[in-house]
Amino acid sequence: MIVVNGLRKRFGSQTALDGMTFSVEPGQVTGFVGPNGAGKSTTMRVILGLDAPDAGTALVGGRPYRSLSRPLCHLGSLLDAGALQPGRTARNHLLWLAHSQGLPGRRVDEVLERAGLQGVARRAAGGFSLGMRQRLGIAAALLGDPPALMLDEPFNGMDPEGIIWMRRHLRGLAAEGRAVLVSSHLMSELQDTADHVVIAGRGRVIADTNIAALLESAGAGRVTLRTDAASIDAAAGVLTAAGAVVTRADARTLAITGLAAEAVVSLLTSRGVPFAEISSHRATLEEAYLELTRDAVEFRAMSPSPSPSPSPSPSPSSEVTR
Ligand SMILES: Nc1ncnc2c1ncn2[C@@H]1O[C@H](COP(=O)(O)OP(=O)(O)OP(=O)(O)O)[C@@H](O)[C@H]1O
Repeated sequence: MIVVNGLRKRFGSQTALDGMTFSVEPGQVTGFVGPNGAGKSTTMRVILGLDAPDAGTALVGGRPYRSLSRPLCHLGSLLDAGALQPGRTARNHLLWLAHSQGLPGRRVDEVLERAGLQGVARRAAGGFSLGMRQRLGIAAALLGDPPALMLDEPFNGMDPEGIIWMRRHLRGLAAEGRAVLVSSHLMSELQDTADHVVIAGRGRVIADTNIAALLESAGAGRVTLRTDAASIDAAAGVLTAAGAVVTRADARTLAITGLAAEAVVSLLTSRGVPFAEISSHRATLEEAYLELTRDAVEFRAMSPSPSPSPSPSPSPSSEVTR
């Protein structure tokens, strides 16, 4: 288990970490998400003892990483897939790492197989694509068969097949009972992968939540209703009076938040307002992320190119009743 508590870190006038606090539980993939500059890499560097925090603690299995005698047996990490000797073969790279930690050479073949790299084990790693380097980094992280893993942007440079492999692999590692922390600046990469997500912004945690709960809260009550042009005002009036936020998408369609589909059906039926079609919207992880961070103005200002909020928030040009 990895526990990060109250981490603070400044680089000159730049605040990188501002009270970062979370834990990574065994048997789960925990996504660590946030825009560029949110403090993800700095947190991981502090966990590995590569950066010293100004305040706070980072513990691996209850101890600082630097105090562990065989750290690869406690925490496997992939921070920079490019950090290898280009002339060395994949196998030799891993053998060198294994020997430096007193690990048996047979582990090298085991992790090469696990990472799907047996076929290229005797090729110089310098010629590897970024996706293959990521796999080699995963193999290295697994050398000590550690109970915890920490991977910084492992999907970077992977083709679609590689991404599917990585997702399965991460899930498999968690299913073996390991605590797996995976950073990404794209929430969508973690769909179908993470069980839990820690969302960071400006050096601190904005949300620390179970993925299922996040999707449920973001998707709850987001309903689309199709009716006829003559009934749309009546429908909007009934739903608004019941506390919903209603936006007119076009002459026959209402977007509704704040009421579940069942409640919409029952209200309109009881008031005799006709409708043709009703559908509930299931949020994607990316939408849930945007929904959750919608009010974090400071944080959103940092987003490189925020896509429009998928939720039907009122705007001056749309007909809104509340
Ligand atoms: N060595 C350093 N010197 C100066 N500033 C730094 C250093 N390392 C990080 N920072 C700053 O600290 C903040 C957090 O950076 P960090 O790399 O941890 O964020 P991140 O969430 O990992 O972002 P990215 O997704 O871009 O890697 C940024 O403003 C960054 O510029």
